[in-house]
Amino acid sequence: MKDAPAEPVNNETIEQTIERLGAVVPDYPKPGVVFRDLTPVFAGGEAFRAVVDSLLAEYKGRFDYVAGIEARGFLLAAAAAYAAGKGVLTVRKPGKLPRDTYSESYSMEYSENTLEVHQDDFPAGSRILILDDVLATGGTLGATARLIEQAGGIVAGFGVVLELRDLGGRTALHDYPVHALAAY
Ligand SMILES: O=P(O)(O)OC[C@H]1O[C@H](OP(=O)(O)OP(=O)(O)O)[C@H](O)[C@@H]1O
Ligand SMILES: Nc1ncnc2[nH]cnc12
Repeated sequence: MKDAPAEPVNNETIEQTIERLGAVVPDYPKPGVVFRDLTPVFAGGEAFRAVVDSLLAEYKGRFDYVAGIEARGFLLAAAAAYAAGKGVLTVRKPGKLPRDTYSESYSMEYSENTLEVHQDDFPAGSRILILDDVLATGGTLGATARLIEQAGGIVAGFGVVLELRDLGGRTALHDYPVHALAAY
């Protein structure tokens, strides 16, 4: 069951709030990339709350843990897990987790990287909601789904603040529910 909608900011839709506060940075971190910087959304107190509440409302009652992807996904996952009274899991860049891990490499819009999870951070069969700020090619979320499944979890779904449609991430993640608060 979905929760009630989040409190609007300035009588806007959540998409309008994200559009108003998000910054557009051409040629960062590489020439040709149009970087969508959501840090002003996170810094706007009411906007951050509305974003987290909106992501949670979509998946209410359908997850046991919230996983955040390093680094920007951590902000969303920690706030959402706290608000929902659930545990938070960290999906980390390589070499940061101290115990036995699963590891997955992937390509994304402007780099290649590896993500890791601990092998035993949650019981097998747990339903995991995965949060991140941006969905672009889907490389990052796809690798995260593979990690959660290797560790015995069930992907409850993905929640992102912003989807960049032209980069095809939703198609790449076709087996999973994807909820984006805004899309360009
Ligand atoms: O859909 P994709 O093409 O995979 O791109 C989306 C990812 O790109 C950014 O991560 P980045 O690796 O730049 O991490 P950061 O949060 O550490 O800056 C963003 O936070 C997403 O995780
Ligand atoms: N264009 C973009 N802006 C912000 N984050 C991203 N992650 C991948 N592509 C991105």
